[in-house]
Amino acid sequence: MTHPSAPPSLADLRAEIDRIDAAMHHLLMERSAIIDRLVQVKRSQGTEGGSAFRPAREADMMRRLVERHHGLLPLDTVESIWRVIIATFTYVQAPYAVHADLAVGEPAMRDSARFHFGFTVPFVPHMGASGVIEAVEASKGDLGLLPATVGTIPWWTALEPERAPKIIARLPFVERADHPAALPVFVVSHPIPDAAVTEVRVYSVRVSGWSARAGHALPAFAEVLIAPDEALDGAALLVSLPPGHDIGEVLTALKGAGAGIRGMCAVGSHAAIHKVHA
Ligand SMILES: O=C(O)C(=O)C[C@]1(C(=O)O)C=C[C@@H](O)C=C1
Repeated sequence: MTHPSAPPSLADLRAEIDRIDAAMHHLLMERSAIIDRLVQVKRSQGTEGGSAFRPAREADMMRRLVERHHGLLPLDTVESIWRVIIATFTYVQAPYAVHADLAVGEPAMRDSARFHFGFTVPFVPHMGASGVIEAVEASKGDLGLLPATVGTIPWWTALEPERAPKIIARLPFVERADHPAALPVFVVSHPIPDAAVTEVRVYSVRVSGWSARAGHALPAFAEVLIAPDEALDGAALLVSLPPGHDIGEVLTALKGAGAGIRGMCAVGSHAAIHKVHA
């Protein structure tokens, strides 16, 4: 007979693990059934079609996941599991592919795509942003991943035409030191008006008379990617504005520093970046 306070046997603990694994699996199957019903509701409301990716909802889910997590299991693992769950349930609602610009460096971009969208969603590599943007534009509901890092090609000017894809999200949803898929990436797709998050608004701004002075005049609240424009002294800017700020503030600062504004166009928006401090 086992003593009541005797430590549990390995077999007992493994039986507990089997019980939990089966419960988690059943919960995932239950989630599938809910997704089935969600698709029917979306269909009846006429809100399905194109991409099933809902960036506002996903940003909110990822933030809450990170906030409630504690314990031994690394946050990286929990986040990656949920990314695969959500991205795959997006895929089963409406198949899509993820097109990625590998020019920024293949390993980092591939890691980002796989971390955020898993392995069921097809991954389509491109060498350069224009191929990504064209593929997304030609698709019904594909997503494109473009680097939110400084480069020499102002890919965002291709998002200016009204019918061109727009920025709908920025990854990772939750930033922290040593994130396993840390490359900052913009997600582009056909605009999804019913589900867009407008916390951070993103603008393409073309400037003439670009100078170091103009660069220094950029307000600190704006996050700006700068690339040379075709014109000799020109620059193409991708300006991300946090809530509570207006693009007019940036244009005024640039003009005050002697730069000319040749064009300005909204090219999308995304959820505010949620930062976690370890
Ligand atoms: O909430 C929705 O609209 C869903 O489609 C469900 C779901 C999910 O699996 O939780 C999937 C895709 C969306 O991007 C957001 C969330």
